[in-house]
Amino acid sequence: MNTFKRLKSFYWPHKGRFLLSIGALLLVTVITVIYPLVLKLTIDEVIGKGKYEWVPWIAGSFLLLMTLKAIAVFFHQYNGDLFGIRSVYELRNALYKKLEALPFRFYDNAKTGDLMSRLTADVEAFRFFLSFGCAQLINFLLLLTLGLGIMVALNLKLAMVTLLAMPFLAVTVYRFDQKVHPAFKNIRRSFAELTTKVQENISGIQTVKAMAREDFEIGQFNRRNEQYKQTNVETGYIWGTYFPLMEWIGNIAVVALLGYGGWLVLRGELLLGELVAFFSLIWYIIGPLMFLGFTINTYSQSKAAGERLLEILDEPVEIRSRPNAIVKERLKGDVRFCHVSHRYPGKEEWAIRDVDFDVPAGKVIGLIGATGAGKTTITQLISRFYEATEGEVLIDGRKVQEYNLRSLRQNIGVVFQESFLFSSTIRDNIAYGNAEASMDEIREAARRAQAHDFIESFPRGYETMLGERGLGLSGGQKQRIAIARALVINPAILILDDSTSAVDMETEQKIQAAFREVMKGRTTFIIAHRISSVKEADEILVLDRGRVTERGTHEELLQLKGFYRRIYDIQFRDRNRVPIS
Ligand SMILES: Nc1ncnc2c1ncn2[C@@H]1O[C@H](COP(=O)(O)OP(=O)(O)OP(=O)(O)O)[C@@H](O)[C@H]1O
Repeated sequence: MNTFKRLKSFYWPHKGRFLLSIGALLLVTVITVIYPLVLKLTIDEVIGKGKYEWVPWIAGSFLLLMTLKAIAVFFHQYNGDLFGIRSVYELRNALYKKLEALPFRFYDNAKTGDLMSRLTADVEAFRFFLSFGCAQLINFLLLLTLGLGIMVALNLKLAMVTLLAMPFLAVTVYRFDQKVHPAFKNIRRSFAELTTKVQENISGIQTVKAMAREDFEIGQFNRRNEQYKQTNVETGYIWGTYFPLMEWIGNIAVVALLGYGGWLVLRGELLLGELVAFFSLIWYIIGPLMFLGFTINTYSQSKAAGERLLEILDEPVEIRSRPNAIVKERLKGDVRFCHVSHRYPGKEEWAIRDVDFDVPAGKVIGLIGATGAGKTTITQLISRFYEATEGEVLIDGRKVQEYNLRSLRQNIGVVFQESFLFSSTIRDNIAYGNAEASMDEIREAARRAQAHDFIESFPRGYETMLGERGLGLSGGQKQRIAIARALVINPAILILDDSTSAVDMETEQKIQAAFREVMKGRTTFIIAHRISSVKEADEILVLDRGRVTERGTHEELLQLKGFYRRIYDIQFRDRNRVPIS
């Protein structure tokens, strides 16, 4: 129950709808059990005693009751639906808000398919119980109490004989539930495996095709599809076996009712109408009892779903703005690292160790080093994507934690190693960080990123729709759009993480030239593997396994004759060998 208690804030504000729905359900149930009594009245009084003048009254009242029932059913269903829909509307919003707030650390271990299924299937399972399952349970209890009450009131002995079969039915329902519950679980699991496979395959379709593994993937999908089919067949068998069995047991109760009841009627101890009323009432108990397992299942499913949703809602957001955090429209861009070390959560080794540097505003700093040396980590600490484990990162003399997170990040333009483009127009993608950017500003940013010309060459220009992940563009084109996107926010600090790695050398040179202009007045961090990308930086830091091993200008580093020099020689030699177009 704890799960429901903890999610109360989402559904309790809509309790009015729930109470209306249950109130209407109570009316529906009362009218339902009155129906056999009307039959009894008609048979015993009208037919039995010849009171035919009652017929119009009974018919009229019956019609009125049924009209009332139809209206009550509408209120019950509509309000029940509204209760569930409105509750999960808030829940879905809260979950999405939480997902947006969660730090990189959370996404390092999260699986897209799993998060998607929580936001869709789990939310739906929760809604289904709120809208339907809960009312069904109450309905069962109401029908059982009222139905039994009337049966006992009509004839205690017959009620007891009729109910003799009920324990057998209850045991069968229990066994059915024991079997069908894991079967449903299997269906959900194999369906999740099936969809994860599809999702992964679509994301990695280029690799699949490049490696000519289509047949292998089709085989894997077939296996999962087969598994899904099999679990469905097994579940179908369980339903197919148990439902006739439950109905058969129910019919035994009916046979006992008719046998013993008929005998009582013959002996004059029971009126014929009472027997007919019993006959109707018994199905009001057997029907919901047969579905009790299913209804209870909706409860356990929604409870499990609620737990999975709470896992997201309870996830700590360790990186957030402090109260009274500084909101700065425009930062100067002084960046200082004071003996900063960082270790990623769950990792033993340090990603960076004792990194100490000072970049005055407007300067350009190059970060170079082998893969995994810690270059990206340094820039991620500036944007506060992660919190430094030791030491302090300062911007304009204040710790990054003192700034409002939004205003901090709006001052930093980042071009990631792999740029993600949304399935929207090129214009929207460039303006993503600054929704108020004018078309002129967008064009200007694209021009500076050397993207304007190729964008204009598309028939629809800036209005060209991009496919998911920017499909339809070359790697270099994607990166240049990402650079334009970083520029359009006019950042005080610009971080270019290997952002020219996907472009040819000529374009790189063009971008570099453009960069010289866009870097003016901004502190720029350039992460690169090519010396040519960093050689004009005011200071270059050479990283090796998390530590800064060399630092200085290009000329100074060449003099050191260390790692930088070696890289330079290799790249310089290559340049001489490979003609540049
Ligand atoms: N999100 C993460 N979770 C755990 N460990 C990480 C994470 N990101 C990086 N690391 C580890 O931290 C170390 C430094 O990684 P970082 O990405 O900063 O290197 P890099 O110099 O930018 O490499 P590259 O040139 O390949 O991009 C590596 O050992 C890497 O495995």
